[in-house]
Amino acid sequence: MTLAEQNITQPSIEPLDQPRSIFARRSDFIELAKVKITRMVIITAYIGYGFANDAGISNAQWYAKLFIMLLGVALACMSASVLNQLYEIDTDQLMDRTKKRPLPTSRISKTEALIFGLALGVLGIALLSLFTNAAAALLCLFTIVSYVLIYTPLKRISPVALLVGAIPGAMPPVIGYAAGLEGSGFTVFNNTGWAAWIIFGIMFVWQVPHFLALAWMYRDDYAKANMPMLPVIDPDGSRTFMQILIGCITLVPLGLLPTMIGISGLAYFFAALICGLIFLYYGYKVVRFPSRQHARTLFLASLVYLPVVLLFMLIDKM
Ligand code: HEM
Ligand SMILES: CC(C)=CCC/C(C)=C/CC/C(C)=C/COP(=O)(O)OP(=O)(O)O
Repeated sequence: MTLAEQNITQPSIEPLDQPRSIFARRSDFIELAKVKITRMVIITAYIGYGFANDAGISNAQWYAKLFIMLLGVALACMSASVLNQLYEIDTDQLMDRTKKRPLPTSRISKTEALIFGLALGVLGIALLSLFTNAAAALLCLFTIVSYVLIYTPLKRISPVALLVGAIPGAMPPVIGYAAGLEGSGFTVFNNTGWAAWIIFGIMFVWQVPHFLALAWMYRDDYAKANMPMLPVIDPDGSRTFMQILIGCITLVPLGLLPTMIGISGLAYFFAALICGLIFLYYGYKVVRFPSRQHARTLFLASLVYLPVVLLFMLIDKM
Protein backbone atom coordinates (compact mmCIF):
# COMPACT_ATOMS: atom_id res chain seq x y z
CA MET A 1 0.00 0.00 0.00
CA THR A 2 1.36 3.41 -0.96
CA LEU A 3 1.57 6.24 1.50
CA ALA A 4 -1.25 8.03 -0.28
CA GLU A 5 -3.54 4.95 -0.03
CA GLN A 6 -2.71 4.60 3.67
CA ASN A 7 -3.84 8.17 4.28
CA ILE A 8 -7.18 7.42 2.64
CA THR A 9 -7.90 4.06 4.34
CA GLN A 10 -6.53 4.90 7.81
CA PRO A 11 -7.77 8.29 8.97
CA SER A 12 -5.37 9.83 11.47
CA ILE A 13 -8.11 11.16 13.75
CA GLU A 14 -10.84 9.09 15.46
CA PRO A 15 -14.44 9.74 14.42
CA LEU A 16 -16.23 12.11 16.82
CA ASP A 17 -18.90 9.58 17.86
CA GLN A 18 -16.27 7.07 19.10
CA PRO A 19 -17.29 5.94 22.64
CA ARG A 20 -15.03 7.55 25.25
CA SER A 21 -12.79 5.16 27.14
CA ILE A 22 -13.50 4.24 30.75
CA PHE A 23 -10.35 6.12 31.74
CA ALA A 24 -11.57 9.28 30.02
CA ARG A 25 -14.85 8.95 31.92
CA ARG A 26 -13.29 8.33 35.35
CA SER A 27 -14.92 11.46 36.81
CA ASP A 28 -18.33 10.09 35.75
CA PHE A 29 -17.63 6.83 37.60
CA ILE A 30 -16.53 8.82 40.65
CA GLU A 31 -19.75 10.85 40.51
CA LEU A 32 -21.78 7.63 40.18
CA ALA A 33 -20.08 6.20 43.27
CA LYS A 34 -21.13 9.22 45.45
CA VAL A 35 -17.77 9.72 47.13
CA LYS A 36 -18.89 12.48 49.51
CA ILE A 37 -21.55 10.26 51.07
CA THR A 38 -19.04 7.40 51.14
CA ARG A 39 -16.59 9.63 53.03
CA MET A 40 -19.19 10.32 55.72
CA VAL A 41 -20.13 6.64 55.87
CA ILE A 42 -16.53 5.60 56.53
CA ILE A 43 -16.21 8.18 59.33
CA THR A 44 -19.20 6.56 61.05
CA ALA A 45 -17.84 3.03 60.49
CA TYR A 46 -14.52 4.16 61.98
CA ILE A 47 -16.27 5.39 65.15
CA GLY A 48 -18.02 2.03 65.55
CA TYR A 49 -14.71 0.20 65.12
CA GLY A 50 -13.08 2.45 67.72
CA PHE A 51 -15.61 1.33 70.33
CA ALA A 52 -15.11 -2.40 69.78
CA ASN A 53 -12.57 -4.33 71.74
CA ASP A 54 -10.52 -7.11 70.20
CA ALA A 55 -8.04 -7.74 72.99
CA GLY A 56 -6.26 -10.51 71.10
CA ILE A 57 -4.52 -8.41 68.42
CA SER A 58 -1.47 -6.16 68.30
CA ASN A 59 -1.52 -2.45 67.51
CA ALA A 60 -0.32 -3.05 63.95
CA GLN A 61 -3.00 -5.71 63.37
CA TRP A 62 -5.63 -3.31 64.76
CA TYR A 63 -4.67 -0.63 62.22
CA ALA A 64 -4.42 -3.13 59.36
CA LYS A 65 -7.91 -4.45 60.15
CA LEU A 66 -9.21 -0.87 60.43
CA PHE A 67 -7.82 -0.04 56.98
CA ILE A 68 -9.35 -3.13 55.34
CA MET A 69 -12.66 -2.58 57.11
CA LEU A 70 -12.86 1.04 55.89
CA LEU A 71 -11.96 -0.03 52.36
CA GLY A 72 -14.59 -2.79 52.43
CA VAL A 73 -17.30 -0.46 53.76
CA ALA A 74 -16.36 2.26 51.25
CA LEU A 75 -16.59 -0.18 48.32
CA ALA A 76 -19.92 -1.52 49.63
CA CYS A 77 -21.33 1.99 50.04
CA MET A 78 -20.27 2.93 46.51
CA SER A 79 -21.82 -0.30 45.24
CA ALA A 80 -25.13 0.54 46.96
CA SER A 81 -25.07 4.05 45.47
CA VAL A 82 -24.38 2.81 41.93
CA LEU A 83 -27.09 0.14 42.07
CA ASN A 84 -29.57 2.64 43.55
CA GLN A 85 -28.96 5.02 40.63
CA LEU A 86 -29.27 2.19 38.13
CA TYR A 87 -32.77 1.53 39.49
CA GLU A 88 -33.69 5.22 39.36
CA ILE A 89 -32.68 6.29 35.83
CA ASP A 90 -36.28 7.06 34.84
CA THR A 91 -37.09 9.18 37.91
CA ASP A 92 -33.64 10.82 37.99
CA GLN A 93 -34.28 11.92 34.37
CA LEU A 94 -37.35 13.85 35.53
CA MET A 95 -35.75 15.78 38.40
CA ASP A 96 -33.56 18.89 37.93
CA ARG A 97 -31.35 17.85 40.88
CA THR A 98 -30.51 14.47 39.34
CA LYS A 99 -31.05 14.71 35.57
CA LYS A 100 -27.40 15.50 34.84
CA ARG A 101 -26.12 12.37 36.60
CA PRO A 102 -24.01 9.93 34.56
CA LEU A 103 -26.79 7.37 33.97
CA PRO A 104 -29.69 9.66 32.94
CA THR A 105 -27.33 11.43 30.51
CA SER A 106 -25.99 8.07 29.21
CA ARG A 107 -22.40 9.04 29.99
CA ILE A 108 -22.26 5.61 31.59
CA SER A 109 -24.28 2.73 30.15
CA LYS A 110 -26.60 0.52 32.21
CA THR A 111 -24.36 -2.50 31.61
CA GLU A 112 -21.27 -0.61 32.76
CA ALA A 113 -23.09 0.57 35.88
CA LEU A 114 -24.32 -2.94 36.64
CA ILE A 115 -20.84 -4.43 36.30
CA PHE A 116 -19.26 -1.55 38.25
CA GLY A 117 -21.88 -1.72 41.06
CA LEU A 118 -21.74 -5.51 41.42
CA ALA A 119 -17.92 -5.59 41.27
CA LEU A 120 -17.64 -2.95 44.01
CA GLY A 121 -20.11 -4.87 46.17
CA VAL A 122 -18.47 -8.27 45.71
CA LEU A 123 -15.03 -6.81 46.42
CA GLY A 124 -16.23 -4.94 49.51
CA ILE A 125 -18.01 -7.95 51.02
CA ALA A 126 -15.08 -10.26 50.12
CA LEU A 127 -12.61 -7.95 51.91
CA LEU A 128 -14.81 -7.84 55.01
CA SER A 129 -15.36 -11.59 55.12
CA LEU A 130 -11.72 -12.51 54.42
CA PHE A 131 -10.00 -9.97 56.67
CA THR A 132 -12.53 -8.96 59.37
CA ASN A 133 -15.31 -11.34 60.33
CA ALA A 134 -18.61 -12.98 59.33
CA ALA A 135 -20.82 -10.53 61.25
CA ALA A 136 -19.29 -7.48 59.55
CA ALA A 137 -19.60 -9.06 56.09
CA LEU A 138 -23.20 -10.20 56.63
CA LEU A 139 -24.32 -6.89 58.16
CA CYS A 140 -22.78 -5.08 55.21
CA LEU A 141 -24.51 -7.38 52.74
CA PHE A 142 -27.79 -6.74 54.58
CA THR A 143 -27.12 -2.99 54.30
CA ILE A 144 -26.60 -3.07 50.52
CA VAL A 145 -29.57 -5.37 49.91
CA SER A 146 -32.01 -3.46 52.13
CA TYR A 147 -30.96 -0.12 50.63
CA VAL A 148 -31.12 -1.22 46.99
CA LEU A 149 -33.98 -3.74 47.06
CA ILE A 150 -36.25 -2.40 49.81
CA TYR A 151 -35.66 1.35 50.30
CA THR A 152 -35.15 2.22 46.63
CA PRO A 153 -38.38 0.63 45.27
CA LEU A 154 -40.32 1.86 48.33
CA LYS A 155 -39.42 5.49 47.53
CA ARG A 156 -41.95 5.34 44.67
CA ILE A 157 -44.73 4.04 46.91
CA SER A 158 -44.66 5.65 50.34
CA PRO A 159 -42.99 8.35 52.44
CA VAL A 160 -42.33 5.58 54.99
CA ALA A 161 -39.34 4.82 52.72
CA LEU A 162 -37.38 7.42 54.71
CA LEU A 163 -37.63 5.39 57.93
CA VAL A 164 -36.87 2.17 56.05
CA GLY A 165 -33.83 3.74 54.34
CA ALA A 166 -32.65 5.09 57.68
CA ILE A 167 -32.00 1.47 58.80
CA PRO A 168 -29.25 0.75 56.22
CA GLY A 169 -28.20 4.37 56.57
CA ALA A 170 -27.45 3.83 60.27
CA MET A 171 -25.72 0.45 59.82
CA PRO A 172 -22.10 1.56 59.06
CA PRO A 173 -21.10 2.11 62.75
CA VAL A 174 -22.59 -1.30 63.59
CA ILE A 175 -20.58 -2.89 60.77
CA GLY A 176 -17.44 -1.15 62.02
CA TYR A 177 -18.10 -2.26 65.59
CA ALA A 178 -18.69 -5.89 64.54
CA ALA A 179 -15.47 -5.86 62.50
CA GLY A 180 -13.55 -4.70 65.57
CA LEU A 181 -14.72 -7.62 67.70
CA GLU A 182 -12.98 -10.93 68.28
CA GLY A 183 -14.11 -14.10 66.51
CA SER A 184 -17.18 -14.02 64.29
CA GLY A 185 -18.25 -10.60 65.66
CA PHE A 186 -21.83 -11.64 66.43
CA THR A 187 -21.42 -10.46 70.03
CA VAL A 188 -22.42 -7.08 68.58
CA PHE A 189 -25.94 -8.41 69.23
CA ASN A 190 -25.18 -9.13 72.93
CA ASN A 191 -25.69 -6.67 75.73
CA THR A 192 -21.99 -5.73 75.38
CA GLY A 193 -22.75 -4.17 71.97
CA TRP A 194 -24.60 -1.16 73.42
CA ALA A 195 -22.21 1.42 72.01
CA ALA A 196 -22.86 0.24 68.44
CA TRP A 197 -26.63 0.42 68.81
CA ILE A 198 -26.58 3.84 70.46
CA ILE A 199 -24.58 5.25 67.55
CA PHE A 200 -27.06 3.46 65.25
CA GLY A 201 -29.90 5.25 67.09
CA ILE A 202 -28.24 8.66 66.80
CA MET A 203 -27.66 8.15 63.08
CA PHE A 204 -31.15 6.81 62.53
CA VAL A 205 -32.80 9.89 64.04
CA TRP A 206 -30.27 12.28 62.43
CA GLN A 207 -31.41 11.14 58.97
CA VAL A 208 -34.95 12.50 59.51
CA PRO A 209 -34.04 16.24 59.56
CA HIS A 210 -31.10 15.54 57.20
CA PHE A 211 -33.41 14.26 54.50
CA LEU A 212 -36.64 16.16 55.17
CA ALA A 213 -34.85 19.52 54.94
CA LEU A 214 -33.58 18.51 51.50
CA ALA A 215 -36.84 16.87 50.42
CA TRP A 216 -38.74 20.06 51.33
CA MET A 217 -36.33 22.14 49.21
CA TYR A 218 -36.75 19.76 46.28
CA ARG A 219 -40.48 18.99 46.78
CA ASP A 220 -41.40 20.23 43.27
CA ASP A 221 -38.70 18.03 41.80
CA TYR A 222 -39.95 14.97 43.69
CA ALA A 223 -43.51 15.76 42.61
CA LYS A 224 -42.39 15.92 38.95
CA ALA A 225 -40.94 12.42 39.31
CA ASN A 226 -44.08 11.17 41.09
CA MET A 227 -42.14 10.36 44.25
CA PRO A 228 -44.48 10.55 47.26
CA MET A 229 -41.96 12.02 49.67
CA LEU A 230 -43.55 13.59 52.76
CA PRO A 231 -43.21 17.22 51.54
CA VAL A 232 -45.00 16.21 48.30
CA ILE A 233 -48.06 14.69 49.96
CA ASP A 234 -48.09 17.34 52.71
CA PRO A 235 -48.47 20.58 50.69
CA ASP A 236 -48.66 22.97 53.66
CA GLY A 237 -45.53 21.37 55.15
CA SER A 238 -47.06 20.96 58.62
CA ARG A 239 -46.24 17.23 58.95
CA THR A 240 -42.80 17.70 57.41
CA PHE A 241 -41.92 20.49 59.84
CA MET A 242 -43.35 18.56 62.78
CA GLN A 243 -41.15 15.56 61.93
CA ILE A 244 -38.09 17.78 61.46
CA LEU A 245 -38.71 19.28 64.89
CA ILE A 246 -39.34 15.89 66.53
CA GLY A 247 -36.10 14.58 64.97
CA CYS A 248 -34.03 17.57 66.16
CA ILE A 249 -35.57 17.50 69.66
CA THR A 250 -35.05 13.72 70.04
CA LEU A 251 -31.44 14.07 68.97
CA VAL A 252 -30.58 16.26 71.98
CA PRO A 253 -31.20 13.67 74.77
CA LEU A 254 -30.23 10.77 72.49
CA GLY A 255 -26.89 12.43 71.87
CA LEU A 256 -26.30 12.63 75.63
CA LEU A 257 -27.00 8.92 76.18
CA PRO A 258 -23.38 7.76 75.61
CA THR A 259 -22.27 9.77 78.68
CA MET A 260 -25.33 8.66 80.68
CA ILE A 261 -24.52 5.00 80.21
CA GLY A 262 -20.81 5.52 80.79
CA ILE A 263 -19.25 4.92 77.35
CA SER A 264 -18.33 8.61 76.85
CA GLY A 265 -17.11 11.36 79.16
CA LEU A 266 -18.02 14.95 79.96
CA ALA A 267 -16.20 16.56 77.03
CA TYR A 268 -18.38 14.50 74.71
CA PHE A 269 -21.45 15.38 76.78
CA PHE A 270 -20.95 19.12 76.32
CA ALA A 271 -20.00 18.78 72.64
CA ALA A 272 -23.14 16.71 71.97
CA LEU A 273 -25.28 19.14 73.97
CA ILE A 274 -23.96 22.22 72.13
CA CYS A 275 -24.16 20.58 68.69
CA GLY A 276 -27.62 19.20 69.49
CA LEU A 277 -28.91 22.61 70.56
CA ILE A 278 -27.41 24.36 67.52
CA PHE A 279 -28.95 21.72 65.25
CA LEU A 280 -32.28 22.15 67.05
CA TYR A 281 -32.01 25.93 66.58
CA TYR A 282 -31.66 25.50 62.81
CA GLY A 283 -34.53 22.98 62.86
CA TYR A 284 -36.67 25.49 64.76
CA LYS A 285 -35.78 28.26 62.29
CA VAL A 286 -36.94 26.31 59.25
CA VAL A 287 -40.11 25.25 61.04
CA ARG A 288 -40.90 28.78 62.26
CA PHE A 289 -39.79 30.64 59.10
CA PRO A 290 -39.96 28.13 56.22
CA SER A 291 -37.66 29.12 53.37
CA ARG A 292 -35.28 27.43 50.98
CA GLN A 293 -32.37 29.18 52.67
CA HIS A 294 -33.32 27.92 56.14
CA ALA A 295 -33.87 24.39 54.84
CA ARG A 296 -30.46 24.45 53.15
CA THR A 297 -28.82 25.69 56.35
CA LEU A 298 -30.44 22.83 58.31
CA PHE A 299 -29.21 20.31 55.71
CA LEU A 300 -25.68 21.76 55.88
CA ALA A 301 -25.84 21.74 59.69
CA SER A 302 -26.68 18.02 59.51
CA LEU A 303 -23.47 17.45 57.53
CA VAL A 304 -21.48 19.17 60.31
CA TYR A 305 -23.39 17.74 63.31
CA LEU A 306 -22.75 14.06 62.61
CA PRO A 307 -18.96 13.96 62.13
CA VAL A 308 -18.33 16.48 64.93
CA VAL A 309 -20.46 14.63 67.51
CA LEU A 310 -19.11 11.22 66.52
CA LEU A 311 -15.48 12.36 66.53
CA PHE A 312 -15.97 13.80 70.04
CA MET A 313 -17.43 10.45 71.04
CA LEU A 314 -14.28 8.70 69.89
CA ILE A 315 -11.91 11.25 71.45
CA ASP A 316 -13.74 11.07 74.80
CA LYS A 317 -14.22 7.30 74.89
CA MET A 318 -14.34 5.95 78.46
C1 HEM B 1 -32.73 7.54 54.46
C2 HEM B 1 -31.52 7.98 54.50
C3 HEM B 1 -30.98 9.12 53.69
C4 HEM B 1 -31.57 9.83 52.72
C5 HEM B 1 -32.97 9.64 52.15
C6 HEM B 1 -30.60 10.80 52.23
C7 HEM B 1 -30.81 11.66 51.19
C8 HEM B 1 -29.86 12.49 50.68
C9 HEM B 1 -30.02 13.23 49.47
C10 HEM B 1 -31.24 13.18 48.56
C11 HEM B 1 -28.89 13.96 49.28
C12 HEM B 1 -28.57 14.90 48.12
C13 HEM B 1 -27.68 14.11 47.22
C14 HEM B 1 -27.38 14.76 45.92
O1 HEM B 1 -27.90 15.82 45.60
O2 HEM B 1 -26.61 14.12 45.20
C15 HEM B 1 -28.01 13.68 50.38
C16 HEM B 1 -26.78 14.23 50.55
C17 HEM B 1 -25.87 13.79 51.47
N1 HEM B 1 -26.05 12.78 52.36
FE1 HEM B 1 -27.78 11.84 52.76
N2 HEM B 1 -29.45 10.66 52.93
C18 HEM B 1 -29.63 9.65 53.81
C19 HEM B 1 -28.69 9.15 54.66
C20 HEM B 1 -27.39 9.56 54.70
C21 HEM B 1 -26.36 8.90 55.44
C22 HEM B 1 -26.55 7.65 56.28
C23 HEM B 1 -25.21 9.59 55.22
C24 HEM B 1 -23.83 9.34 55.74
C25 HEM B 1 -23.54 8.86 56.89
C26 HEM B 1 -25.52 10.68 54.35
C27 HEM B 1 -24.62 11.62 53.95
C28 HEM B 1 -24.87 12.58 53.03
C29 HEM B 1 -23.88 13.54 52.56
C30 HEM B 1 -22.44 13.67 53.03
C31 HEM B 1 -24.51 14.30 51.59
C32 HEM B 1 -23.92 15.47 50.79
C33 HEM B 1 -23.41 14.94 49.49
C34 HEM B 1 -22.87 16.02 48.58
O3 HEM B 1 -22.63 17.14 49.02
O4 HEM B 1 -22.70 15.70 47.40
N3 HEM B 1 -26.85 10.62 54.05
N4 HEM B 1 -28.63 12.79 51.22
C1 LIG C 1 -21.85 0.13 53.94
C2 LIG C 1 -22.97 0.57 53.13
C3 LIG C 1 -23.51 -0.33 52.12
C4 LIG C 1 -23.44 1.81 53.38
C5 LIG C 1 -24.60 2.37 52.72
C6 LIG C 1 -25.14 3.46 53.60
C7 LIG C 1 -26.32 4.05 52.95
C8 LIG C 1 -27.49 3.17 52.72
C9 LIG C 1 -26.31 5.32 52.63
C10 LIG C 1 -27.45 5.90 51.94
C11 LIG C 1 -27.37 7.34 51.95
C12 LIG C 1 -28.16 7.98 50.83
C13 LIG C 1 -27.46 8.72 49.79
C14 LIG C 1 -29.42 7.90 50.73
C15 LIG C 1 -30.17 8.65 49.69
O1 LIG C 1 -30.53 7.88 48.66
P1 LIG C 1 -31.57 8.46 47.65
O2 LIG C 1 -31.83 7.43 46.60
O3 LIG C 1 -32.76 8.95 48.37
O4 LIG C 1 -30.79 9.71 47.07
P2 LIG C 1 -30.88 10.35 45.61
O5 LIG C 1 -32.28 10.79 45.40
O6 LIG C 1 -29.91 11.50 45.65
O7 LIG C 1 -30.46 9.27 44.64
